[in-house]
Amino acid sequence: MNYFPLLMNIDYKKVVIVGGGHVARQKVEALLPTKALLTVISPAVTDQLQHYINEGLVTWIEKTFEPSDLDDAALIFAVTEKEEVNNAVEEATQHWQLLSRADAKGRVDFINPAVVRRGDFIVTVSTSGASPGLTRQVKSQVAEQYGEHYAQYVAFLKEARQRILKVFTGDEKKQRLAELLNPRVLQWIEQGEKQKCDAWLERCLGGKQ
Ligand SMILES: C[C@@]1(CC(=O)O)C2=NC(=C\c3[nH]c(c(CCC(=O)O)c3CC(=O)O)Cc3[nH]c(c(CC(=O)O)c3CCC(=O)O)/C=C3\N/C(=C\2)[C@@H](CCC(=O)O)[C@]3(C)CC(=O)O)/[C@H]1CCC(=O)O
Ligand SMILES: NC(=O)c1ccc[n+]([C@@H]2O[C@H](COP(=O)([O-])OP(=O)(O)OC[C@H]3O[C@@H](n4cnc5c(N)ncnc54)[C@H](O)[C@@H]3O)[C@@H](O)[C@H]2O)c1
Repeated sequence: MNYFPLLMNIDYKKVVIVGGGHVARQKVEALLPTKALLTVISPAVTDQLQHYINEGLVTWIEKTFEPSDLDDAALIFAVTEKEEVNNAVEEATQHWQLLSRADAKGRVDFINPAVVRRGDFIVTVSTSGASPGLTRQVKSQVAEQYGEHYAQYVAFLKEARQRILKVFTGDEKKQRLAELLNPRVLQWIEQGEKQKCDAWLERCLGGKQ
């Protein structure tokens, strides 16, 4: 299957997760950084899911699945261990709703990549379902290569780029944007010397606001 990768804005949209086991927990954790409205439908949940429910981050409806649970959901995760329940979720999914089945059977509207998140910097990894184990392995290599400081690095690049876009046009703009990727900037961030980045940016802007 040739999947189309994209980054989706699902803030304030309803997401229904049917099942409350370990896979449900993985999906919830991937969704928590967003502002999606998360509902778990399951007669039981893991301790970690219970913690998110207690924190008010997830709504738990303590019951077995029925079709009306999917009303108004934009995204649906069928993540029970029972194929017949996942089939029932699939059958109840409307054509306009997007369905992911953890057992990779039947209708597959989307699959979930592994995600390394550093603020606005996101790397996703997938084998298109061929080997989730390899996906996980590559994720940990990526996580090691792009440390936590990438969040601050990309935040600086964002601010600097916005300021350059306000001040310069044409070739000059292109040139300043290219200069932003000077490896010294990343080095300064890595060494905790953000003030050097700020001073460098001011020089780059040449006193313009
Ligand atoms: C990336 C990640 C994100 C997430 O789960 O959200 C994810 N699987 C992860 C880990 C993982 N999953 C499994 C193992 C055990 C090793 C193994 O079986 O190989 C490990 C490794 C581990 O946990 O160490 C078992 C497994 N997974 C699927 C099946 C069903 C099947 O293939 O038949 C079975 C067999 C179940 C059984 O035996 O019954 C199916 C899918 N798993 C996917 C995603 C989608 C395609 C991913 C891709 O493109 O590669 C897809 C198609 C559907 C989906 O769930 O979206 C998450 C990374 C965790 C992280 O981020 O660290
Ligand atoms: N995608 C992945 O990464 C991945 C990884 C491992 C397993 N899997 C697949 O996902 C399935 C689930 O794995 P798991 O480890 O979370 O299983 P699990 O047994 O820990 O959890 C299953 C959950 O489904 C709930 N459930 C059962 N019947 C239900 C019903 N009628 N309505 C609502 N909820 C119901 C259970 O209460 C439980 O909370 C596996 O069977 C396998 O097919 C996928």
